[in-house]
Amino acid sequence: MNLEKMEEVYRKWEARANPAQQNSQTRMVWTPAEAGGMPISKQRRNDKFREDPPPERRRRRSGKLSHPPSLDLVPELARFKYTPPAFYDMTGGQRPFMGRCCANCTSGSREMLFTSDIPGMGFRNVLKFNKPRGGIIARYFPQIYLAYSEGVNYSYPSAGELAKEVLGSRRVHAAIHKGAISDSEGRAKEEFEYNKALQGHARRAGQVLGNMAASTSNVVLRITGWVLLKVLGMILFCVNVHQGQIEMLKRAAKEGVPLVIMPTHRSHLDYVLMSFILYIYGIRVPFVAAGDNLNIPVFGWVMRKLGAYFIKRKLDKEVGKKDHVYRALLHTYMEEVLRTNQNMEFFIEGGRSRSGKALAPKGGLLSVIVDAYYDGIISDAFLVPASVGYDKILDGDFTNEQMGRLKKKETFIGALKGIWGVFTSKFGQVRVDFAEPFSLKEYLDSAQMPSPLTSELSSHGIHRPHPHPVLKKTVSDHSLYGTDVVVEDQRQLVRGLGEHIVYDAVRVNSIMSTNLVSFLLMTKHRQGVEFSKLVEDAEWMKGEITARGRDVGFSGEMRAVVKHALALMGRNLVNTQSRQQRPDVVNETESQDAKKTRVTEKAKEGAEKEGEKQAGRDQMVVPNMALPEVFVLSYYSNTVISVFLLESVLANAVIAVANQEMHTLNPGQQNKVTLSKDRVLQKATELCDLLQFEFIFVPPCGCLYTALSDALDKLIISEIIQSEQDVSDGCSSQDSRWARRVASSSAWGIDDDKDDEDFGICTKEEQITVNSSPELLQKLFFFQSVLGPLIEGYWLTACNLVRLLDRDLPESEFSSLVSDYSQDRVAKGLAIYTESCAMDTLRNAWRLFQHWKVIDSYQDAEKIKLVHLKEPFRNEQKLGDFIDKIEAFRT
Ligand SMILES: CCCCCCCCCCCCCCCC(=O)SCCNC(=O)CCNC(=O)[C@H](O)C(C)(C)COP(=O)(O)OP(=O)(O)OC[C@H]1O[C@@H](n2cnc3c(N)ncnc32)[C@H](O)[C@@H]1OP(=O)(O)O
Repeated sequence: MNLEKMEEVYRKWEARANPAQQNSQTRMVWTPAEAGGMPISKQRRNDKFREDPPPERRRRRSGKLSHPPSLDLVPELARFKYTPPAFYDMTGGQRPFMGRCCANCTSGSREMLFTSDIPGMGFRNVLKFNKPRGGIIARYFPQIYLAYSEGVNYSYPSAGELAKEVLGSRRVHAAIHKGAISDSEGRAKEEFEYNKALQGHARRAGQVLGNMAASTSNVVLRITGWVLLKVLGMILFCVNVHQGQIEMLKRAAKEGVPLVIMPTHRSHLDYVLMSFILYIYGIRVPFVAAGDNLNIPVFGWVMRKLGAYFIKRKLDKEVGKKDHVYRALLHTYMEEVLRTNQNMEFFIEGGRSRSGKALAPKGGLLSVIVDAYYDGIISDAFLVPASVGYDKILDGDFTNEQMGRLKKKETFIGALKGIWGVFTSKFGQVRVDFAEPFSLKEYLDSAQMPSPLTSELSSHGIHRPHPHPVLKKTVSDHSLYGTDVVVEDQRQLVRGLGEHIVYDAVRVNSIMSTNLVSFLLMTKHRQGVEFSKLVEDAEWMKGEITARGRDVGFSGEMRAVVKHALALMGRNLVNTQSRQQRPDVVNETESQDAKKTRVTEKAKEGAEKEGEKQAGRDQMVVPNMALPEVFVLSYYSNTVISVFLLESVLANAVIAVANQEMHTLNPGQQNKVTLSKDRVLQKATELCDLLQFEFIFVPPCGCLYTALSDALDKLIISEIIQSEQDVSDGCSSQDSRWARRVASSSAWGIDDDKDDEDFGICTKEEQITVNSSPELLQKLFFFQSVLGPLIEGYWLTACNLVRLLDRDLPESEFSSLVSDYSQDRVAKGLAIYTESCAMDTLRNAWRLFQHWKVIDSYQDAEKIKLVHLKEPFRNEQKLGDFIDKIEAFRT
């Protein structure tokens, strides 16, 4: 294809990516805004969804993005008083108790530490140190009491003792020998070279270990505990923990086996809080794996004294060349720490999330824990998924990285600046949640047994790989030692365990006030909402969240909670303005009836109005949807996605399947859209497959089909979808067609050209209908919008693959082209969801396409990594079909 032809093709695709530029009559679809009105064209829908900025903001988008929007500001927000919500239900009785461990894989652990009084134990703010029995010192000098009494009675192995064991181990010797052989191989004086290399590797091993090892000191722990109690109280309103969760942790700690704590990673405060809480409750503080980028002067030394051991964040410098000595050292060091029964902690996601969503687990350190059990180093361990919820994140935001810019390196000055920034701001509340500890032994033992799940899956005709592969117990010399020696079954087992831990950690995460308010602003009220309506919706949302078994990290009067959240988010993210000043801004999802009622109410309120206005009641709260601020809002909001994940998948599937038929629906009328349940479930699976790098939809012991069916039932119970038994001359089992799809390697059938009809199955199809009540349609579109930005991001990346039709591009160039292109669409006002251009989303889409073998990468002669479009997608038609499949979710 010559350049002109390519440009022509590209223009075609660009036009496709920017439907607003097309003048053709576009399809008719429904949108949340229109749920209470008439069908509109997709063209109009895009206009509606576009952020429709006032002229000032539009100017900003095209040029300088870093200034706050110059909307008509009412100084109300500044006057929003910081009213910390009161914890009226301190017993925890009214709240769902989160974090019970899995009944499938760890039923024994589930009953071992839990007693019926646990859920009612209520919360404690760990910053309020209240020890009535500790005497005068505890009451009036809590920091001193804490420093001298609790959590300091443990002995920790010294760095020297551990180093001796590690350097003397068989594994490290073998690795040094192996390294020396590979260095000296083929050299002229082989033996001489071997001895030289041996000495070199041995010296390096000593240095690496010196840089790695922790040397926990009780004195430094005491001092830090004292300082933290003071300092945290200055910047945070409270740090709440559920006493029942802590009680289970304490019980596990008494079992005489290591606790391995694996929190999700959101902020640098995570590890400080984890160790601090354990210290306060008299549990041995853990050895924490820290990336060596944090080993900066002064801080590195202090962290080491507090239990940090430093690891390389990438084990091998060069692709394809394993650093055997380093791997052996790290493995043996961790093993020795575990042998002395120390607690451990590491961040299984491998780094802080840039999007607010959990990252896929890394398997390296976890595989060492699993091996330590199989090798008999430990008789068992208690694994503890955990998470920290922040009203406001302390370490700034990740907008630069989401805009595609490089991450700044950690430096001493940078750390000082960060600390100063923290001291000069307020961060609201923090909630730390620990899931119920579960036994590693029990989890692995259950892996040796056929799971009841296997029969459930096969009854649906689905042949997923066995969730728990059966392993041989052998003494390993490897794990971190390299692919050549890690058995695939073991990899799968560790991967599954990691996914389970991240899944559990996400489920134990409390929804904070800022999460909830941002979520509402990013889904229901993108164009702004009245303060009173926002409060009303926040109350509704709180109910929806707790009804799904998740707790919120606040309580008290909802008006105060919303004000508190808005004040913390600040003017950069949300503005308030009087309604009169923005007559064009209406609550986009409000029904006509609701509007009428509100108008009447307003008239009645009359005299009260002035006072209410002062309180911000009739103010419009408008989220800042411009780049890059929108990334901060979406960061907060993304925490809530996990609560509605499967329902949202199904809403998207329903709308995608209904597609053209949706616009035949007249809200409130008797007509209906009837769909095959089977088709909807299949579409939902396709969407889960599309978003597999974004979420863990079900734990590895779970079944996606069951989970999706359950979620569909929830939509049926809430009457958003109605179930109808329709008989179309049935023969085989109703789910078999869907099941066969899942049984194939990809739900998208990328490597599977066979159509459903090829199986020659006719089914008795259960039918579902979309409820045409305006209110319920609104809910359906609300659920749809939860995943909207991600789908748009994936679709954008797919559209950009057309650039690769004719030539391969360097990875960095392709990545910045996609990012610039997406940001350009936003600047032109063409994006439906501004946040769809987040680098995190674009990168995950790219990873997925690599996983699906649509693209791959290779190194050219100059060692530059190039992206390559694979066959058969190098064909315009095939690529078009592929993009169409993703586009189907954008209806
Ligand atoms: C009282 C007062 C208290 C105050 C108190 C203050 C506390 C003061 C503490 C400070 C504490 C700071 C804490 C900072 C927080 C961070 O810095 S977070 C960042 C650092 N931490 C982590 O990354 C932990 C999780 N990461 C991992 O586990 C990663 O696997 C590693 C080990 C970093 C390696 O990553 P990688 O190089 O990308 O390699 P990866 O693909 O994961 O695999 C490496 C090897 O692992 C093994 N492996 C990987 N997956 C599997 C699997 N599924 N199955 C089996 N083996 C596997 C294989 O051997 C593999 O090698 P190959 O065979 O593939 O060649």
